[in-house]
Amino acid sequence: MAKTVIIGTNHAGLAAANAILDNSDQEVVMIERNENFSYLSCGTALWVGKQIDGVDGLFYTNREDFEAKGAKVRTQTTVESIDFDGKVVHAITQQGDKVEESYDKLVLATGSIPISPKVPGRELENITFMKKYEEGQNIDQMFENENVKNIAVIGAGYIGVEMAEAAKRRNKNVLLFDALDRCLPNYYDTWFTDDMDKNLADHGIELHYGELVKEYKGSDKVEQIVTEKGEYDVDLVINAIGFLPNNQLAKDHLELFANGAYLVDRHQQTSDPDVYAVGDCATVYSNALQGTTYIALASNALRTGIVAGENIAGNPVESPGVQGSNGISIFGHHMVSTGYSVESAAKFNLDVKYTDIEDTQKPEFMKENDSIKLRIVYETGSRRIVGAQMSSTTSDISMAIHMFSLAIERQVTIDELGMLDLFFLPHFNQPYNYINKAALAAE
Ligand SMILES: Cc1cc2nc3c(=O)[nH]c(=O)nc-3n(C[C@H](O)[C@H](O)[C@H](O)COP(=O)(O)OP(=O)(O)OC[C@H]3O[C@@H](n4cnc5c(N)ncnc54)[C@H](O)[C@@H]3O)c2cc1C
Ligand SMILES: NC(=O)c1ccc[n+]([C@@H]2O[C@H](COP(=O)([O-])OP(=O)(O)OC[C@H]3O[C@@H](n4cnc5c(N)ncnc54)[C@H](O)[C@@H]3O)[C@@H](O)[C@H]2O)c1
Repeated sequence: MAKTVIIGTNHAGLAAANAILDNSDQEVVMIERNENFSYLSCGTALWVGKQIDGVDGLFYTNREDFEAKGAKVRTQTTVESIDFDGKVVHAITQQGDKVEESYDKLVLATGSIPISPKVPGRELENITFMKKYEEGQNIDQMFENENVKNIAVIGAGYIGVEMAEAAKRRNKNVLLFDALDRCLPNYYDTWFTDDMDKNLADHGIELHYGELVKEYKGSDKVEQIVTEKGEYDVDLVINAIGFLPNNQLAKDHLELFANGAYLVDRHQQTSDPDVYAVGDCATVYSNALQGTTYIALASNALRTGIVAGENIAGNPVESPGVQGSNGISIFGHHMVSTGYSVESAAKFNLDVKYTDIEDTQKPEFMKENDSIKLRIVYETGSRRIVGAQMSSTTSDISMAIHMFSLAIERQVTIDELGMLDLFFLPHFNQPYNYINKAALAAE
């Protein structure tokens, strides 16, 4: 019987395991360093910001679910090295016992590692990342402590903005830093981030943009952070300046992308045909870019896991690629985006134009009505849609961004979108939907 070993059993590894176990009778061995399975870090800010009742719902499966399907599950076991010629994985248990597993196919699902700012004082206590469940527990306890008053969040990307909101909801003084001059610069244009920055400031979050941390000061615990512009008293620092792929185990054996991610094809196969890579440790194919890139998202982890699992199970499945669709909701202000913003398109050398609309979602006579901002980004020559960004106080916009994701995948042009049949009912829409209106107004 063919045997597959999966290293890392968070979202990507679990999806791969399910796909193999559900579609074949292969032997599957799952190896995971942590004790827990399937921690949805996406819900951390909701948990530590006390918007949900506790952490329990953030785990969606457990080892028993996989053992019931016939998998051998090794938790609290760390893979130390892989013999790619002999096809053997070498691991060590928390008790120090050496473990070996041979394989026919190997799935690398080792995820990502938060980037560590290389500044003096980084070894001080009360400086943390926010990725693992244990880090969430630690932050939750720190928020509970009344002596912990001043929180510095470094990086105003997705994690940073969500953690800043969570800390504010726990009545802390929050200082949010970013190297660039605004929040969420990787996902949205200024037209959107200006509103989010106002929202953050209106809720009492101190914004320190374009301000790099140079040093952490303190005796045992961090007490101050020093930037180019000043010195601030802090009791807790949360570092959130991005992820790097965790390529430790195979970086000397496999072909890598520019940032070190395992380079995979549309079947999630690496440069070694018996080794697949999925989730945050691997590249993705971007339909907007029409090329390979790196986008660390749970949604990508799940889909890439399924693709690898199906292929290993014997069903040749090709990934349709991704758009990097994402969303954020802070103090009731929702923003969603897919593909590239105008700014990020420029970084990837895509020549684009855009069309904007600011409108109410429903006809003016409707009582409950939210205003919506939409920007559609399209390629100058081909006119295919390569991105969209939306913001509103209604979560309905999340459904609209899914349509833009499909439009990018299917290479729909801005002109085709103008005449797209979008229904009208006052409860939902205006007679001319804002999407049609924006597309028809395109240059
Ligand atoms: C706070 C936070 C909020 C987020 N919110 C969202 C969101 O709202 N939406 C979204 O799409 N994405 C979100 N993300 C990103 C998302 O969590 C990641 O993209 C996703 O976790 C990637 O899944 P993965 O399985 O590839 O990797 P990981 O989750 O990194 O899991 C990798 C696993 O491999 C194990 N492992 C690594 N090395 C070894 C080894 N040598 N031996 C054994 N085991 C090993 C690790 O212990 C880990 O369990 C968020 C991330 C964070 C931190
Ligand atoms: N809602 C969601 O979909 C969601 C939520 C959380 C995390 N995630 C994903 O998890 C991954 C990691 O999130 P993240 O927030 O760490 O990364 P990010 O890329 O979203 O943001 C990192 C931020 O740090 C800033 N930065 C970089 N170096 C800096 C420095 N030295 N000093 C100050 N600022 C610096 C960048 O300008 C950027 O704004 C991303 O792929 C993200 O998309 C997604």
